Amino acid sequence: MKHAVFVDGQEGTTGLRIHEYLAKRDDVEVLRIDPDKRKDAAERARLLNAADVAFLCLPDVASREAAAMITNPNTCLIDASTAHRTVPGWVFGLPELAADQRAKLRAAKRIANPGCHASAFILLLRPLVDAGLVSRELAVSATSITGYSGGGKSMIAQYEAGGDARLNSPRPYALSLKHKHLPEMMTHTGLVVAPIFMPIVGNFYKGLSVTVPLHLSQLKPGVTAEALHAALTKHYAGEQFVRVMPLRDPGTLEEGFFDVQACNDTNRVDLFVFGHDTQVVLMARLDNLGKGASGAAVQAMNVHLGVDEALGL
Ligand SMILES: NC(=O)C1=CN([C@@H]2O[C@H](COP(=O)(O)OP(=O)(O)OC[C@H]3O[C@@H](n4cnc5c(N)ncnc54)[C@H](OP(=O)(O)O)[C@@H]3O)[C@@H](O)[C@H]2O)C=CC1
Ligand SMILES: CC(=O)N[C@@H](CCC(=O)OP(=O)(O)O)C(=O)O
Repeated sequence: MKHAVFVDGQEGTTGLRIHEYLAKRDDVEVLRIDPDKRKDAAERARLLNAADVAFLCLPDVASREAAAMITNPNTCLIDASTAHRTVPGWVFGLPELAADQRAKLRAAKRIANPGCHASAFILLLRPLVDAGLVSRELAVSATSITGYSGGGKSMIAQYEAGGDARLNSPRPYALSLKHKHLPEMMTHTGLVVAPIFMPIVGNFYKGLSVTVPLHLSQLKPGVTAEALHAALTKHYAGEQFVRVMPLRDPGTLEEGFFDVQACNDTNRVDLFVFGHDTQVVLMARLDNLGKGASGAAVQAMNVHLGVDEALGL
């Protein structure tokens, strides 16, 4: 029997991309809302409750409303928004997070998927915290470079309208140092000090990389770039969507520049450790619409349904 799947927010950036993934599959029946009724609460509630899996590709407020509409105990919600990522009762939609995460996702009816910056940050730091190489008390900093599709329809329209020369150059933002991903970055790495996090949006459609610089003197005595790299390699052994690149990746060093877009159109994350005997930078890159959003949501659905995790991806 086919799985009934509904995407609330089907006309948005994340929702459209999920539909592209679902279109490749014959094990799902996609429930579609009449375009005129996209924001009709009764019709959304009907379809949400008719679904085995419902993706929420909505602003936070609308995601919370959608979650409150569920009366069918069998409906599994997979929320792409920020609304539920640190809320008790919701399982974090990152299968690679820890050894028991897939079992939790299989059993869950409420799945909150990570933010795009947070995915990259957490995948870099969580194994290092779990291995005891990075202390939970460490005060870390991170920057992220992201394409403008991360800002959804309104930012895409702004960039694609043209005419504003300021958009030609990279734009740092979230300079209040209160980016909305900070709570999930802390909760799901175990870090107890809020990282200093500054993202930068650039004039390209998609692709994202997070950089975390570390002085080795801040880490436990004796921790080296080799040890950090080995811990990442060990944690992600066998993972099909996480690639730990060679230490001080020769390809990147030879090129001299880091390619932020090299995971575009994949559900992959590439992790890097650069540096020398006193300093390292950890880097993660992904497609913000792939593993950073829609690909990750479909992967979480696959894990939940117990089908091949790569189906449709
Ligand atoms: N873009 C990205 O890289 C990522 C996005 N996310 C998150 O996923 C969610 C969706 O983001 P994204 O697709 O980029 O956003 P978009 O702005 O592109 O799309 C959001 C969609 O939701 C619709 N919508 C708004 N309110 C309601 C409502 N009350 N009922 C039904 N539909 C509604 C909008 O309608 P209308 O078309 O009329 O505006 C729009 O189509 C957000 O929470 C975002 O933060 C998560 C990870 C990455
Ligand atoms: C370029 C841009 O604006 N990006 C968004 C993040 C996109 C994302 O991951 O969104 P959610 O956390 O809402 O799911 C931002 O930094 O707020």
